Amino acid sequence: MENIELKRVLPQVFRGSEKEAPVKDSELWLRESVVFSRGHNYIIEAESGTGKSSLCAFIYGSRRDYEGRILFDGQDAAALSIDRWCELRRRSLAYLPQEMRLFPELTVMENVMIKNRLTDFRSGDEIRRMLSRLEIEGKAGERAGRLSVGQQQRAAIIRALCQPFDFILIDEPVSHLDARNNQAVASLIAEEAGRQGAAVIATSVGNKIRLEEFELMRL
Ligand SMILES: Nc1ncnc2c1ncn2[C@@H]1O[C@H](COP(=O)(O)OP(=O)(O)OP(=O)(O)O)[C@@H](O)[C@H]1O
Repeated sequence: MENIELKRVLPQVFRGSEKEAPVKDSELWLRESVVFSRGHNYIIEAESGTGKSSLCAFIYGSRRDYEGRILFDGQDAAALSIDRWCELRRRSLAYLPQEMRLFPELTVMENVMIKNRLTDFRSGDEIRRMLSRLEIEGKAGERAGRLSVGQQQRAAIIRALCQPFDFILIDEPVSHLDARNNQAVASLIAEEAGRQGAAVIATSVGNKIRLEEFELMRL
């Protein structure tokens, strides 16, 4: 997939408040055309409650409560078959939801391997190297529910990277990370996206992922 276009998209919850914040000043909501293209990085910055997680869920297809249209290479996402959605999520769209959705009773490695067994995308060595780069290799055998939130974010990022993608949606990926870990996460994601010629779409409520080059958009 080369591009994702939003055409006059608005969460239904904001219907009727088009002339008020956050819709009035938004660079995304209700805009005629907003295009995200492969090979570029985007950071979508906004205050809490303005719809960052909703936007990610709309693009990922896990929520449909929006008006307007989302187009994948010109095709309306709302009209895609289940098979096409499965294919897109397997090969084109990676997603790190804000709440991470790790299985708390499973270890970090089990959480990562559940995904990787489905995609068969990473070798054991690659996974160990990613754990080590994000400094959680010592937590591989620990239950995810017993990790700090920042450690869980790093585990969930590694899991999200266990698939090929054209676009990776990462919803507030570094909200609990210090500057050094933010840098480590940013360079890992940028490297993987660069290798695949993919796009990064990251949201931020303040603590931005430290990508070197990005387009900043105000939601
Ligand atoms: N599953 C849902 N269905 C319908 N409305 C929702 C849903 N989740 C959130 N909303 C509403 O959408 C609006 C935006 O919420 P959202 O979680 O997208 O904001 P956010 O910018 O990600 O906030 P935060 O930075 O606090 O995580 C809120 O008014 C919220 O009540």
